[in-house]
Amino acid sequence: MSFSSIEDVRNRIDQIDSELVKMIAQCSQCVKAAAAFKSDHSAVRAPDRVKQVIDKVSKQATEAGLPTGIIEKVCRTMIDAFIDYELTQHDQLRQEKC
Ligand SMILES: C=C(O[C@@H]1C=C(C(=O)O)C=C[C@H]1O)C(=O)O
Repeated sequence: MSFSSIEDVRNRIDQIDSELVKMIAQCSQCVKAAAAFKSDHSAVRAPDRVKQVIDKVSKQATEAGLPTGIIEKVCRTMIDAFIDYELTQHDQLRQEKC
């Protein structure tokens, strides 16, 4: 990638951010759907699945030339936020069933 100014760089970052927002919104819809298939909070947290995801994206990051520390931080932050969201969704679904 080559840029001729900081504005150029920031414009590209803004475009990528906006793509990320759309993808994260799609992911949140999947997380919401996942809540319906889980029996309790421990199933929502799914630590084994979290480990699988982190391992997989770390491998992909290495292949893409991205330091694994960066992807691990980003992914863990995103998953933590999704778990909070999924717990809320899960509680809501349980309440609706009562
Ligand atoms: C969406 C799920 O639930 C949670 C969210 C995950 C994610 O954002 O990747 C992974 C595991 C769970 O903590 C799932 O179990 O797949």
